[in-house]
Amino acid sequence: MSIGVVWFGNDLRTADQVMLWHAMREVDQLICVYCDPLLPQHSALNSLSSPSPKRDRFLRDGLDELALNLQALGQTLWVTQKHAQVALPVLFNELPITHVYRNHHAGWYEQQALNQITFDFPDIQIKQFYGLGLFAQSQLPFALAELPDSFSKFRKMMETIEVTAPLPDAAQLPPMPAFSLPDFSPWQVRPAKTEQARFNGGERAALTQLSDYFATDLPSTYKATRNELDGWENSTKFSPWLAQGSISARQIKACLEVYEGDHGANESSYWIFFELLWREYFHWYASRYGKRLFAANGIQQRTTQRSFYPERFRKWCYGNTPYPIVNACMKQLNETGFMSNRGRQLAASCLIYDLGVDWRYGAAYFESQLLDYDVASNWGNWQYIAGVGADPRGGRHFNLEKQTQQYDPEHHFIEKWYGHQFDEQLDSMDAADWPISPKP
Ligand SMILES: Cc1cc2nc3c(=O)[nH]c(=O)nc-3n(C[C@H](O)[C@H](O)[C@H](O)COP(=O)(O)OP(=O)(O)OC[C@H]3O[C@@H](n4cnc5c(N)ncnc54)[C@H](O)[C@@H]3O)c2cc1C
Repeated sequence: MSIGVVWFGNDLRTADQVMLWHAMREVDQLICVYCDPLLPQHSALNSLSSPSPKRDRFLRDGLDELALNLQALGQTLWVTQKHAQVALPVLFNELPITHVYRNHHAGWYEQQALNQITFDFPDIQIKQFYGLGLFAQSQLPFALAELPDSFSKFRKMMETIEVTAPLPDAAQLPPMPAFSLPDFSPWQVRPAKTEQARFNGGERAALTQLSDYFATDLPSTYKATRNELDGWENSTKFSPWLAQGSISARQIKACLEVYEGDHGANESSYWIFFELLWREYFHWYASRYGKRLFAANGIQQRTTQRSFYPERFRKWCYGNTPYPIVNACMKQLNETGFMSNRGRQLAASCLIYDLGVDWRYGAAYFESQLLDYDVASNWGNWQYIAGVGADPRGGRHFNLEKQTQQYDPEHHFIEKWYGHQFDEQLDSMDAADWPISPKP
């Protein structure tokens, strides 16, 4: 008798799900689990990078859908609020588990958790797959330790490698063994929502966005519009679903190929693949550099300023700086959980270079607020702008006036988000902590 455990993470889907595909063939019984120690605290912003209520809702949508989709395949989603390293050993000691299925996660902590389990349970077959990105590690034409030091080099090496097509759907999953453990409970699906949000988590909404986007001509003009600060149609908006894994990068690539077959490929449609390669790059970068992703000096180990001005940081978070375009972007983020790529670049550059704050505080705030928070893409992009990451130019300081001229010349975006409303004076204390009198 073989018993498998499918261990879900940022891959909350049943379609194109390599773990289920293998488990279906290899084990007699199966348990599907999701471990999230943050679940009970999600709605309280109890530390800087704790998920916001919006991201918490998006995650719960994803878990609801996954539970329902697993149910349709004869399975149950079990959830524990303990860390995987704590909860899974209890399960493995209770039942004679023979196989564990897990997708490779680029994040340091996720990798540590898998390493610990692999070390502690040498008799269990731990099967790791590459279901989060476009490529498996075996497809990389270099050893991970030799990851190219710039995206351009990486792209040139990877763009001609064939992306594996998505897997067919699993038809039926093996049954679940009987067990009862206090730390595990079946995920309780919430009643269907009536409110209509632009971003609803889960596989159904992800697939709707995928088919809606490729049903238009938008991919053919994507490159010209993707830098806009606003507008649903100006970029794909796939990122939140990609981040929770309710859609796979391979599913997007497959739809893109069908689109190009029907409409013809052009530079714009190619650029969607180009951007997915950026995501891919940062994922391998995070895998390669581990906890250096979070280090102040980055992967470059280049000394950077580490100053922290609490008042400036707070003002940046709430969109109350002397830079209207950044204020608008931050208010958009706080209100919607989303910000355009251009907006993220400007907000990050402003915090680091105009406000003089250590980049890691900004990365942590984005982590808490972005619906599409992805450890590799977020911390990798912040390092890039701070000049301690994969940027051969050594950092990006944007001229906010010029950027406003270029991307919001009529101030429509700024006005929409009240970016002009800010305190006259940035600091209320000087460097020696003396109060600064307000300007007359
Ligand atoms: C400071 C900063 C922080 C960021 N944090 C995140 C994050 O936590 N999660 C995240 O998914 N993206 C992050 N990005 C990258 C990018 O801003 C978003 O992926 C993009 O804006 C999402 O919108 P979209 O899906 O419409 O993107 P599109 O323009 O439609 O791009 C298609 C897909 O390509 C990928 N992509 C595009 N640009 C990038 C990029 N620069 N880096 C990595 N992948 C990219 C995304 O998966 C995206 O969904 C960050 C960028 C910056 C500058």
